[in-house]
Parts: sequence; structure tokens; C-alpha cells
Amino acid sequence: MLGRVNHIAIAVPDLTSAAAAYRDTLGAAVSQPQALPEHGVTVVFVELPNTKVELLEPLGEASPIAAFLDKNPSGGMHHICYEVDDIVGARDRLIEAGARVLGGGQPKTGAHGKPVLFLHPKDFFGTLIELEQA
Ligand SMILES: CC[C@@H](C(=O)O)C(=O)SCCNC(=O)CCNC(=O)[C@H](O)C(C)(C)COP(=O)(O)OP(=O)(O)OC[C@H]1O[C@@H](n2cnc3c(N)ncnc32)[C@H](O)[C@@H]1OP(=O)(O)O
Ligand SMILES: [Co+2]
Repeated sequence: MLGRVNHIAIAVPDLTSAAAAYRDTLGAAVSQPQALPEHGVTVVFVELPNTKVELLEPLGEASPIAAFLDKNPSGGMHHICYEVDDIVGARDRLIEAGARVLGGGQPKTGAHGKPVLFLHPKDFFGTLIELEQA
């Protein structure tokens, strides 16, 4: 079911300084910030040869990463995103297996314009999983 790692996400308290650290200190190519109100985050992508790192800053009052940053004020690894060929088929199989698919199970359009879903971290060894339609 799982395909490539699409991205690894890091929640950060200050996107400008995090993007600068990846660009200027670590020497990576970073995208312009993209505000995604439907997801409650602003995102910058760090382009790497084999995958991407997604830097996330809270956006709005009800950001899903706000509580995470309260617990990890200097930031931390937030989720890993795997590609799947058939996101609805994957969702149905996961629900059948007893996994909690977040947000009512309806895919949203993610940062790459493709459908995404999230799986509860307590069902996967303390790691929040995002699935993205390949
Ligand atoms: C940029 C768009 C898109 C893309 O295309 O790439 C994105 O990536 S958007 C990214 C942001 N969106 C989301 O994270 C959506 C899914 N997340 C959620 O629905 C919630 O954040 C959550 C995972 C259900 C947690 O919410 P909530 O239950 O309200 O928070 P708690 O703080 O009470 O957490 C409960 C429990 O889970 C632990 N937890 C929370 N987040 C994580 C995490 N990222 N990784 C590991 N564990 C996490 C938290 O610590 C709590 O555990 P205990 O303290 O042991 O109870
Ligand atoms: Co993501």
C-alpha cells in the first residue's frame, strides 16, 4: 500500500528563521512560503535529492499544530507523508483494520494539489502519518 516518502514535516515556531537556517546554514533549496488556511498552516518546502522536508508554522486560531508547538516550543518532527496509489482504497482498508483516520475520513486537497489524509499518531507508534495520493 505505501509508496515513496513524499515529505517529512517539521513544526517550527518561526517559519522565516527556519527557512533561512535550511537555506543559508544547511545549503538547501527552499520554496516561498505558502499559506494554507484550510489546513491551518503556512508551509515552506525544502527540496532534497530524494524527498522533501515540509516546514510548518501555525496559521489562524485553530491550527492543528498549535498544541504540538506548545509541547515542543522550539519545534520538532511532526509527521511523515507516504504516497499511496489509491487514497480512498487505502482509507477503507485502514478503517477496516481499526486505524483512526482523522478529519472524518474525507480527503482534503494538500499542499501539492493532491488528496491527503492523516492517521492518528497513537495508532502508529507515536508518529502522525499523512497519506498523499501519488
Ligand atoms: C501543508 C498541508 C498538508 C500537506 O499537504 O502536507 C499538511 O501537512 S497539514 C499539517 C497539519 N495538519 C494536521 O496535523 C492534521 C492532522 N492532525 C490532527 O488532526 C491533530 O493534530 C491530532 C494529530 C489528532 C492531534 O490533535 P489533538 O488530539 O487535539 O491534540 P493532542 O495534543 O491532544 O494530541 C493527542 C495525543 O497525540 C499526540 N500527538 C499530537 N500530535 C502529534 C504528532 N504530530 N506526532 C506524535 N504525537 C502527536 C499528543 O502528544 C497527545 O499524546 P499524549 O500527550 O500522550 O496524550
Ligand atoms: Co504534510
